[in-house]
Amino acid sequence: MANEPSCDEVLVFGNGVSIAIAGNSLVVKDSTTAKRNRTKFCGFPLGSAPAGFSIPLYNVLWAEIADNALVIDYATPASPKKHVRAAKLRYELGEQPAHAIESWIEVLLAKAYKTAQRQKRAKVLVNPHAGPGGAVKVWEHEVRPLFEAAHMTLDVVRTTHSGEAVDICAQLDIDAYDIVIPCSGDGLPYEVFNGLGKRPDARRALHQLAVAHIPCGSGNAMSCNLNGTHRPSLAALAIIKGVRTPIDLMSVTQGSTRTLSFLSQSVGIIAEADLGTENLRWLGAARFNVGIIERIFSKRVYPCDIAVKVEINDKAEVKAHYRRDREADDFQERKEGGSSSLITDESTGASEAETGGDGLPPLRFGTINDKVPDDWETGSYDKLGNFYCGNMAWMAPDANFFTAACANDGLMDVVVNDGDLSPIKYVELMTSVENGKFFDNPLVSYRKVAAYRFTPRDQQHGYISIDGERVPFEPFQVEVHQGLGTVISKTGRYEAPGPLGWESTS
Ligand SMILES: Nc1ncnc2c1ncn2[C@@H]1O[C@H](COP(=O)(O)OP(=O)(O)OP(=O)(O)O)[C@@H](O)[C@H]1O
Repeated sequence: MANEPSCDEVLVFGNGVSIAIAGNSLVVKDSTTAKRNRTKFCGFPLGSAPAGFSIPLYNVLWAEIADNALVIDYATPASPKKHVRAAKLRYELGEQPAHAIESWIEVLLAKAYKTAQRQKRAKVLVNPHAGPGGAVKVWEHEVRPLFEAAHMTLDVVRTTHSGEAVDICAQLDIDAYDIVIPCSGDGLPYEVFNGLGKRPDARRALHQLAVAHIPCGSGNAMSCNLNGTHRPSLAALAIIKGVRTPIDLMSVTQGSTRTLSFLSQSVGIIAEADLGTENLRWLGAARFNVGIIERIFSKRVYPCDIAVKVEINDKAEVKAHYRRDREADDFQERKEGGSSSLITDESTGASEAETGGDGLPPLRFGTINDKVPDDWETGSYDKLGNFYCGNMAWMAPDANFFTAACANDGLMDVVVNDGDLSPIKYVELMTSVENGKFFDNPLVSYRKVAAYRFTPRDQQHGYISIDGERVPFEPFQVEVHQGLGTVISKTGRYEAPGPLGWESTS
C-alpha cells in the first residue's frame, strides 16, 4: 500500500510493515524481520514473538532504491559491546512513488550522518604482521563488509615491509582520497603521518587527508582515543560516522633528523618495558607488565637533564584548562548542531600553514643542535624513573596516562616520576593508571608544555621510544604544532573521560 512520507517521516508498506524515523532511531514494524532478530538463548528465541525493532540512527550505514525496493544497510550487534556486523533490510516499493521515498532516504541519511562525510574515499593500509597477526582476517571479515555497506570507496594495500606506508603516503594523490586508514598497531599511523610530513606540500596533505585507525595491534592507542574502542568492527562504525578533527602533532629532532610524532615519547620504565622486552614476546601483552615489575624491584633510575618550555605547571590549572577546552568543544558542537570538528579546520592548522611555505611548519624553538632558549625551565634528574610525554590520553585500552590530553590545544602533556620509590608505592602508582587516579597521585608531576629537550646522562645504551618505535639513545628535542594533523574521530574530541572531577573545577 503506497503512502507519501509525511512530516512524521513514516513509510508504510504492504503486509503491515512500516518504518519510521523517530528521535535517534529507525523504528521498524515488521514481525518477520523482528522474529529473525529476536534474542536467542542456546539457539532458542526468548520471549513472545516481537512485532518490531529499532535501529539506532548511528548504526544506519546507507539507504537507497535498488530494483524497485528500498534497501537499508545497517550495523547490527553481533556480540554486545564487542562486535557489530553488516545487515540489510529490503522492502518492495510496489506502487509507491520513488521520488517520495528518495526524499525520505535523504532525511534518513542526513540524520544518520549529521556532519560526518558520507561515502568517504579511503586508502586502506593493512599490516599483515601487526600485533597478534590477524589484521588481514580482521580487515576482510569484520571491517570491509561495514565499509562496503556504507558505500565507501576503498583502495586497499597490504604492506610488505617496514617503511612502505611512509613511501605510499609521501606519493599519494591527496585529491583522490578523503582518508587513510591503517589496519595495524600504532606503528603504521606513525608511518602515515611521517609520509605525509615528508611531502613538499606537507601542510596541505596533513590538513586535507584525515588519518583513521582500525585497531589490529596490541596497544591500539590511536583507536582507543579517537574511536573509543579497541574492537575493530566498532572502530569501523566510528570511522564511518566519524568527523574530521584537527590534532596536534609534534616535531622530534635528534642528530640531524626531524620526524613527526602523533602519540608519545618516553624514556625510562615505560620505554624499557615496551622496547626492552622483545625476548618476552611469547608472553603477549603480559610482557609489558613483567617488564614494569622487573624494573620496579630493581629500582632502575635514568639520570638525565630535561629543559622544558612549560605552559601549565600545576595540576589544578591543568584540570581548569581541560574544562575550558571541553566547554569550548561543547559550545561549538551546539552551534554546529553536530560535531565540534568543524571548528578548527581554519582555526588551527591553517593558521600555521600561512607561514613559511607548504612544507612542515618552521621550528619555533630550533633543533636539538641549537642553544636551549633562555626562558625554558632546566633541571638535572639523578633518579628519574619515568619521563613520558603524550599527545593522546590512552596509551593502551587500560592505560589512561595523559588524562588531561586535548586533541588540539597546542600543548603536550608531560608526566615524570622518580625511580627510587618503594616497590609498594611504585606498584600502587602504576596500577592507578587503570583506575583513573594516576593524574592526582602526588608522586607524579603532570604539566602541559610547548616544547622540551631530553638529554640522557651517565648511560651509554638505553631505550627511547617515539610513538612506540625505538630511536637512538641520544639527546632529542620536541615541539608541538597546534592542529597540524587531521584525524577521524567519533565525536570531534578524544574519548577519554578527563581527569577526575574536572567538571567542578573553577
Ligand atoms: N609486511 C610487513 N612486514 C614487516 N613489518 C611491517 C610490515 N608492514 C608494516 N611493517 C612495520 O611494522 C611496524 C609495526 O607495525 P604495527 O604498529 O602495525 O604493529 P605492531 O607494532 O605489531 O603493533 P603493536 O605494537 O600494537 O603490537 C611498523 O613500523 C611497520 O613499519
